[in-house]
Amino acid sequence: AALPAPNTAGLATVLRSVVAQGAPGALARIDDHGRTHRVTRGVADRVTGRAISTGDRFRIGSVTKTFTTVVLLQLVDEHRLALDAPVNRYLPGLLPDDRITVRHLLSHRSGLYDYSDDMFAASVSGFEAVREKVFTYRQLVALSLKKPRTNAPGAAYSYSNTNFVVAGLLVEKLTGKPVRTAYRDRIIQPLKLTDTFYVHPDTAIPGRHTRGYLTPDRAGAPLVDATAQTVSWAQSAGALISSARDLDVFYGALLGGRLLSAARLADMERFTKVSSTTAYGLGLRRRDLSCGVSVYGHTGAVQGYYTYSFGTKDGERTLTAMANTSNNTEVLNTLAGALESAFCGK
Ligand SMILES: CC1(C)S[C@@H]2[C@H](NC(=O)CCCC[C@H](NC(=O)C[NH3+])C(=O)[O-])C(=O)N2[C@H]1C(=O)[O-]
Repeated sequence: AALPAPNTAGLATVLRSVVAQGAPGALARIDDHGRTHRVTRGVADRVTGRAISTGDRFRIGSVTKTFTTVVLLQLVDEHRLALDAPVNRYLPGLLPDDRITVRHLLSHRSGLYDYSDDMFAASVSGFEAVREKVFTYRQLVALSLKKPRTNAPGAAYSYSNTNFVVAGLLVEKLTGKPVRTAYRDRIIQPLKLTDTFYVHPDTAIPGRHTRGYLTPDRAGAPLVDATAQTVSWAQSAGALISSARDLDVFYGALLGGRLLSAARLADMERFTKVSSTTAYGLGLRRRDLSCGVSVYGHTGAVQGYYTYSFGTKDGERTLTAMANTSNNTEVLNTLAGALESAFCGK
């Protein structure tokens, strides 16, 4: 059945709501069979009052995980990596359990503890403690291995940034180059993603961007400008910078079969149920919407920025929505309504 037409009035209502709930600004862009819809609300900069624009760049957080997965699955297509091989075959001695496979990492079923849970237990002081820090991948893995694993390898889904830090180590070991080079050569340049950058450990967002504001844990405390940070705590798990246009192009190309073989895209779309309406594949989320449509993509939550970037199975309709705040669950949940507007016409 044909998709309902996007509802841009509904989308405007969602963005108005997230601004009312504390985001300084929000944006959304739908690309639908070559036709583009743009909606914005509020400001990119609370000091100057500049209005947010759908052209503004921003930190995409864990949407980065899909980019990292694409690189590794391209290496599988090139017969340089096996999904069901132990990680320790490629990185001897890294992990304390030889049963943890590459597929376990990319589906969050390794059981590796998520070090960021401790790092950001206190949101503002945790962020301030690391915003200028530069970690090595192995330092982050060591933080994880200090804690017990959450489950036996493959036994359960348990979201963990550690999985995609190890994935970054795999990319660098197998390509002999930094992840920045892999993103650039394998995704950014081929798709002409001119707003997409991996600048770690630099703290500045290149070009025109929206500032991002961390909501403190204490109700009523002032927002913290989180725009400048190394994102070294995340790297291949969350440090990319992009834009609504570029993410729509990326998921359109991925879902349209232009980045991976059909077999690898099928691997990505083998889903583990997470909740009644969500599931996780390999670096890819599925969300089942109220109108019976399922959409595929990823969400992101990095200090100052919430992102949803999803598309239809064939990639012919994609949506990216972003609010320039974080640590505000009401905003994160309300912003999910952008999917209902974009794909269910609500
Ligand atoms: C599962 C998520 C939502 S969280 C995960 C990852 N982001 C992080 O792990 C950072 C968490 C700290 C962010 C911080 N929160 C706190 O400090 C809370 N004390 C804030 O909101 O600014 C990402 O991005 N993922 C999202 C995803 O994949 O959708």
